[in-house]
Amino acid sequence: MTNWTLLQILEKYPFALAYFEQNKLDIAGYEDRTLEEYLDHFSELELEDQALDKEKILSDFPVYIEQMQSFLGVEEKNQVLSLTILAGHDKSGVTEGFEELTILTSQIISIVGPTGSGKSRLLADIEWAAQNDTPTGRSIHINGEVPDNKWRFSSNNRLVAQLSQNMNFVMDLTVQEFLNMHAVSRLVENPQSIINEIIKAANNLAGEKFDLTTPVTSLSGGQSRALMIADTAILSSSPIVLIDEIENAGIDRKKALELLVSSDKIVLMATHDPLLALIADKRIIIKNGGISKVIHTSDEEKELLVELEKMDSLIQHARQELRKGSHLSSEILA
Ligand SMILES: Nc1ncnc2c1ncn2[C@@H]1O[C@H](COP(=O)(O)OP(=O)(O)OP(=O)(O)O)[C@@H](O)[C@H]1O
Repeated sequence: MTNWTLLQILEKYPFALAYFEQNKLDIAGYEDRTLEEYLDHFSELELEDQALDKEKILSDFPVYIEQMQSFLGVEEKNQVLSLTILAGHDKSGVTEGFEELTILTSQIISIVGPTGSGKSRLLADIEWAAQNDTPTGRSIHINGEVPDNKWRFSSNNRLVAQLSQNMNFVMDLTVQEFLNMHAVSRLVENPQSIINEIIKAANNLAGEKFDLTTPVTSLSGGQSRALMIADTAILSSSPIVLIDEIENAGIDRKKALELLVSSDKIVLMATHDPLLALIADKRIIIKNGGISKVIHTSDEEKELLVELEKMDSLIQHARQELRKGSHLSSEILA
């Protein structure tokens, strides 16, 4: 919902107008903007004058929509609009350096920190929707509330899709059979068109193309990862995607994230890669098992990201040329 325009929001949830009115938000003329873009048009002074808290509005709004839907009896089943992490403690028992962090759909959050600092532990806390019952003492809320047990304990109602570094297929199936199995189990209406969409998206991410007749066991690491990302974005019902390192995966990482985010997922990824860390809206810094701080990616960092991307594509290009057996010259810097 975060990348919807205000008009799209009002078409789907007409009662949202009451929220804007109550909060004295005059959206006239801004219908083609997202809520965040609309809020960005206020100057610091205006925000202060009208006592508007941008972050609070952005995190409260999805909760309001959810509450109104259930009040009106039009609750969309299993819709996840936000994920909140409530602080626990680090490995020494010291309280974490934040109180709570709310993440909305279509947001990307990166998790950075030294090896062994607790990045995977944070992903695991989210996966199990921890309720002060893991070594970190953290709790996870969904849509602003303690999650229903169905998220925690049911196998076909998964809150989270986990994309890990290793995708080792053991089944003797073609890509078509594998995707068909998944589409049928998800009861989709027109499996073949969804399958075609997935393979197209996967090939858009993978360096080397593959097709529906390729056996999944002969996919390269990058190809199988591209297939799983496309499958998760297009076919998986899980609203939250956790990624433990996608560097060196032989796929277009930026496009992969865009694909996931465009399907309204919440994406959290542990990474050591500056490009990925800066693509995220915010980054969580982990030290000694605890979240020490949460940093907004600044405008300066976003500008720097453009430069880092240029350097990265240069290195990728050099890598490809070396693979082809070419000699490199300083021309590649031109
Ligand atoms: N707050 C905590 N309290 C107690 N133990 C913790 C805490 N956070 C993490 N741990 C434990 O510390 C160990 C290392 O954490 P984890 O594997 O999550 O690190 P990581 O940052 O993912 O490392 P890597 O970068 O090597 O993958 C794990 O056994 C984990 O359960």
